[in-house]
Amino acid sequence: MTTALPIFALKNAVADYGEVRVLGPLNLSLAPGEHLALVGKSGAGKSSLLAVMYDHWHTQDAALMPQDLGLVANLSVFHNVYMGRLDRHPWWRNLLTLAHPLKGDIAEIDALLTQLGIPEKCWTPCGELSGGQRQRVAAARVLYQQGRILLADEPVSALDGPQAESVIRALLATYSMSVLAMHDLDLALHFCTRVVGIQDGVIAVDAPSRTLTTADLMPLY
Ligand SMILES: Nc1ncnc2c1ncn2[C@@H]1O[C@H](COP(=O)(O)OP(=O)(O)OP(=O)(O)O)[C@@H](O)[C@H]1O
Repeated sequence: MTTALPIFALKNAVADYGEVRVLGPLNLSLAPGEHLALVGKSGAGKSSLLAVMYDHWHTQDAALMPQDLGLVANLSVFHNVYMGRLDRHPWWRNLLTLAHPLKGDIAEIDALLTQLGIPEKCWTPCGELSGGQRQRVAAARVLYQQGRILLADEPVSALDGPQAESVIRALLATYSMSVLAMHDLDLALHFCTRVVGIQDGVIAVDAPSRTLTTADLMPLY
């Protein structure tokens, strides 16, 4: 009898920039309900791994919150969040929304912005927001998107402690599976079910969070 591979699995995955290999080959799979923290020092390969995951899984409804956030500076917060569902609507509805947003969409997006503490910014162009506000807009966009798995690169790096916790809580309440690249080890251990430590492009640690302490992860840095 053969066992089917999990849907969200990488086998012998690599990332190369030109002739230089920065990641892998590595194998990794996620079980339903898993929230995986990717940790490791700057340059270890976390973003490269998330890019490989998105490359493999975007057709399976993976939602990406990239490190550079990918917001359009001269569009409003509303329209940036709306982009989370652009591909679910016909072109004419998206065009209409650019000039005349629909009441139902406004209500739904307003509720998300309220949850994230920036409801008053709904019609502000993203280029006029602070770094932490922009990060919350990118979080609102993936919350609105409601994909099957969340891939997020440093999703709370610009937020203070309580804000960071509330954004992570919102993300994990919406997504039943996630991979979050994180610099804050306490947050990673507290909120994620599993920690994968990347060192020089390969997996150096892979264990349930409840079995680890921050001291166990220090050798990665
Ligand atoms: N566009 C690129 N061209 C060439 N090399 C790159 C490129 N992007 C990343 N790299 C290299 O790939 C390696 C892994 O980078 P990556 O961004 O995946 O690390 P990271 O763990 O996400 O770092 P950070 O925590 O600083 O975001 C690094 O050595 C980096 O210099």
